[in-house]
Amino acid sequence: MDSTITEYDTIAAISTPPGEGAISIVRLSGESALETAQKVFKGKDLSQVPSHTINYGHIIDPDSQQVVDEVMVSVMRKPKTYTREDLVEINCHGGIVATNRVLQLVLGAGARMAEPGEFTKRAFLNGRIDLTQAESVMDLIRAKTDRAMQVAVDQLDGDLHHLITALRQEILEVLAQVEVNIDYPEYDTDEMTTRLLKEKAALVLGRIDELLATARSGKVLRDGLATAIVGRPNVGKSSLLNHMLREEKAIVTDVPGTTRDVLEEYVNVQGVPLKLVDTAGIRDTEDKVEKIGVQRSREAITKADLVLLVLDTSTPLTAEDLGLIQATAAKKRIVILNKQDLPDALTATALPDVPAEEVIATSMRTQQGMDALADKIVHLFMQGIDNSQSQVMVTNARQIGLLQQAKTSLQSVLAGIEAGMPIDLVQIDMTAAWDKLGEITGDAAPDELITQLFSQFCLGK
Ligand SMILES: Nc1nc2c(c(=O)[nH]1)N(C=O)[C@@H](CNc1ccc(C(=O)N[C@@H](CCC(=O)O)C(=O)O)cc1)CN2
Ligand SMILES: Nc1nc2c(ncn2[C@@H]2O[C@H](COP(=O)(O)OP(=O)(O)OP(=O)(O)O)[C@@H](O)[C@H]2O)c(=O)[nH]1
Ligand SMILES: [Mg+2]
Repeated sequence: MDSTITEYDTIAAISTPPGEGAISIVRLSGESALETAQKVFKGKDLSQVPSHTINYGHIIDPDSQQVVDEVMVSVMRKPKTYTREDLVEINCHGGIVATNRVLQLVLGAGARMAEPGEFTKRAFLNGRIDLTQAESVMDLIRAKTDRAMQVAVDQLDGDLHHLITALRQEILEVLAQVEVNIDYPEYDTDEMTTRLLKEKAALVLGRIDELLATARSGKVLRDGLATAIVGRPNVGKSSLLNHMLREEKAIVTDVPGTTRDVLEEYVNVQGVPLKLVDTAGIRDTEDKVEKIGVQRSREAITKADLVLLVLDTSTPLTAEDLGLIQATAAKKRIVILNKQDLPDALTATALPDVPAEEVIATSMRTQQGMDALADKIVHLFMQGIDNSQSQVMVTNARQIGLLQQAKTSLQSVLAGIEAGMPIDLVQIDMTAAWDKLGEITGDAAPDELITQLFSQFCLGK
């Protein structure tokens, strides 16, 4: 090809969920998208219709001339399209067989089956979006709560992209200055350049720290907070799960040892998605089944981001309670003093080594304390995040990891200056920070990473 602009082959896929539906869409993108669609379309001449129009007609098997489906075909010419390439969307009747036939015909007419995420990958390769925006497309699809969705939409809008790009620009300006200093030492003193390096490194480091401070909450919004409900038998763990779910999911009885296995459910607590794990009551037991359950409860504590330790205030503390208080001390934890509606056999002050702010009094019978519990959970994980004003957040492990690497490089810059290291050595660390930030946006990302990232997408996205 003699063109200097990269052109990609024409890809096709079903872009709607697999299965029966009212309408399903077969999407084509690439240089010959219109031409390919035309080979199987009977209706208007697609090469003549205005861009961004939808056109009625039929999909015809070119070999047998048989009508396969009655359709609407959207024609969108580049560059104002999702992929920045010519794009055709065939809107079929939502049957599985007909839609697959349409796809097969389009593939027979010269399109290649798209890989997962390849449409969005093209949007990235053609410069419409950066990697953070591409990642947010996936987050948007998987968002479990309104707030998780809002974070994804903001990121799709380019909030994180703009922030990282601005930080890279700051670094680039210093690097340019360093070059001048190295090439023309007569124009610039080491002292001035060093001062500038120090200032900018500190500035960018500060902004990265602010971003990293949002990471934990961001990840929770995205993935859900692993929350283990633990306690000895019969204290009300399953009742708590049911209340939070507003559904009788777990079996509740007055027989200690009712829950034998772990039960996992998603709940939305004021916009924070929790993955709640109800566990078997922990006690010494000879019962084989219960023993395994107890073992799994201990594993749930290890894996949890948050532990809800339930105690029964109608009975005195037992050795098991004390053991659990110790076993969960290092975790993020809320200690729930349940059964407040019954006569009190223990008071919060009697709890050894539990800070008062970790304690909440509840009754599953009267619902006492349930709102306070929800508030505490949200507060613990949304500290510093204002509900009303949206703030740029980092949500995924890849972005967080790269920010941490950029931070380490900037710390080396500052340490190097402090130690009086020559400027060209300090420059190496500053450049590394620039590269790491570039990997976040994809300006400096290796091909394997890009391939791997898009392969996690849905087919047809
Ligand atoms: N039918 C259909 N619906 C869909 C999609 C799609 O691909 N097809 N999308 C797929 O995910 C989402 C919409 N996302 C889109 C994002 C950008 C552009 C686009 O054409 N952008 C151009 C010009 C925009 C304009 O006209 O101003 C650009 O940014 O240059 C289109 C769709 C959701 N709904
Ligand atoms: N009065 C009163 N009873 C409660 C309260 N919470 C739970 N119960 C009762 O305590 C009993 C045990 O509740 P569960 O929720 O099954 O307790 P659990 O901790 O899941 O028990 P295991 O699964 O055996 O470990 C049931 O009879 C509940 O109705 C409460 O706040 N007040
Ligand atoms: Mg239970």
